[in-house]
Amino acid sequence: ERSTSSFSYSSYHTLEEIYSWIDSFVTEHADIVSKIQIGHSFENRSILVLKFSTGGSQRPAIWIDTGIHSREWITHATGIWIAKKIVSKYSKDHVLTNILNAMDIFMEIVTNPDGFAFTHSMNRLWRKNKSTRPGIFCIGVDLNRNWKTGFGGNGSNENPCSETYHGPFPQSEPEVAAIVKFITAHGKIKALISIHSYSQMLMYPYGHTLEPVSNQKELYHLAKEAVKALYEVHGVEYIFGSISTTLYVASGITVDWAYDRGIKYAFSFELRDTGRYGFLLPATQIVPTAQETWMAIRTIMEHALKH
Ligand SMILES: CS(=N)(=N)C[C@@H](Cc1ccccc1)C(=O)O
Ligand SMILES: [Zn+2]
Repeated sequence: ERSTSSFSYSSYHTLEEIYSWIDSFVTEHADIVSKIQIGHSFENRSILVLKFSTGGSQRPAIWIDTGIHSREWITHATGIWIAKKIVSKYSKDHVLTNILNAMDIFMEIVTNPDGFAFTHSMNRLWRKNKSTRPGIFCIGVDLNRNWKTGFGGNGSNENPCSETYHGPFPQSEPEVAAIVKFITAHGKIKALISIHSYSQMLMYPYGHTLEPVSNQKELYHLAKEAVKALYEVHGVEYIFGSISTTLYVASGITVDWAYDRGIKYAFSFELRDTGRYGFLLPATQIVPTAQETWMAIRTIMEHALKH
């Protein structure tokens, strides 16, 4: 549609509706947002990234991805709401204004487009991408196990029929390879935030080992501050800590790769809820979830700006 005024930010949407919203959104806010195609999915869908920039060239930047696991619909919806929040609050919210006057923000809303389309058409609880290979009789790779750091380790599975199948080799999946290529070429990503659901957790590397990262104390305190900012919105409680000690060991994950590439502020969210609705979170919780998540993300971005 021409304008985003008819778009409901409190509903879940199909892939086509989101891609159409992206085009309207970029048209409507061309002074601050642009659309970048970073690649194509296995089934040849465009992989799109929103770039928020107020000038400069190749400024240090923040990376945010949602929807790497296709069934986690609250994450795409939260990403869309936050995108709208950024354009409406620039020059009004002083923290956001300071961030955008010095850094760019990249947001990939549909990180697993093939899986997402499949959750609307065939299987609401599909998690992986939709890649197939000769002689393999199960479909899809877990895109949060396909990254190079710790690839193939504990907390990932070599069985193609497993929900945590890591794929034949690191970055074998076009959806992961496209991000690796983009972030590596950009070279100045200061913080990466990869958003999942559900469990209400804010976590940082490592997932593939129990070893603490070098700036563990800093990440612990930043996570604590971010979780407090989140709590103050609607009173929702998150736990926080390193992935391997807070949740479980998981190998080949986005944030471990980002951290080892030098992105010292790498976080993964697990949004609402804690299991009552799980992946089927009612649409009535989209806006409250996005509002509280925004305050945590804003806290992380402000820290990256200052350090
Ligand atoms: C329910 S879930 N699939 N979002 C849990 C998610 C936990 C996690 C997030 C970030 C990094 C490592 C691990 C996963 O296993 O991939
Ligand atoms: Zn997930």
